[in-house]
Amino acid sequence: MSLIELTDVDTGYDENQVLYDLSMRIEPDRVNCIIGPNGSGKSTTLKAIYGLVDVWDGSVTVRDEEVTNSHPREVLERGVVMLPQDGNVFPEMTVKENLRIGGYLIDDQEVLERRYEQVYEMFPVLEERRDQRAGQLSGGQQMMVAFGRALVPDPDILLLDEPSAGLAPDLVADVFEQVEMLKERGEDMVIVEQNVRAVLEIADHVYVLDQGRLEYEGDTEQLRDESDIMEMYIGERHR
Ligand SMILES: Nc1ncnc2c1ncn2[C@@H]1O[C@H](COP(=O)(O)OP(=O)(O)OP(=O)(O)O)[C@@H](O)[C@H]1O
Repeated sequence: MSLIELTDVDTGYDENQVLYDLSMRIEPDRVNCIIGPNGSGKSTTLKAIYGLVDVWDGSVTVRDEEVTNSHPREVLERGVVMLPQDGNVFPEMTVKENLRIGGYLIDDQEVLERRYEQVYEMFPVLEERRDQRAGQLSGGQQMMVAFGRALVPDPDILLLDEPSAGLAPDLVADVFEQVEMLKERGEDMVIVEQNVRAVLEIADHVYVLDQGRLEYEGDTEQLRDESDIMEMYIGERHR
């Protein structure tokens, strides 16, 4: 059973169709990435899974359960967490309050505290700074808050929408280090990224989108033998 499956999905914004008959199976126990040219529909694919854009036709399932056009909360309840592009950290709130938001579906205080502990284990600096406003933290630490918050619900899979977008080069390195840490922890992920070289270092499986269509899918290792795809979408220098 696939963890997430899109079948013949059409979607877009107003009159503008972005995804065409997109079918994609995301299997468990791997790190996936979606790459492709600007505007090819990578972020829209994550939004279609998470209920952030209307699916016009086709279906989305999580472990065979229909979630097409569900509210994000329902998708979250099925173990899928999406981290939006800007991380969505609330600067006026403390680190702990930000983490609390990630646990809004958890009523049991003990479970919640255990989840915070797990986050603090991964990012010890967040424990030291738990009562500080997130806005006072460095950029790298704010990213930890964003990742930490995404981990509080203990997701089965994380959808990361261009985690390195708009960051200074030193922070880009930090973000990939953190994504690598998530992988080492055994987190399943779907990562949309412009920074192809860096994401291919981490991902086990690659989807290539072009103009809203799936052009290629395969394990990262296989991709290196696909000279046409490499040349067209990745560039020789990334070999
Ligand atoms: N909220 C929106 N309203 C209207 N059009 C949108 C919206 N978001 C994206 N689009 C359009 O949909 C198309 C696909 O966008 P999407 O963000 O999915 O592409 P992408 O592959 O993630 O590209 P990029 O790497 O540039 O972010 C683009 O033409 C974009 O302009």
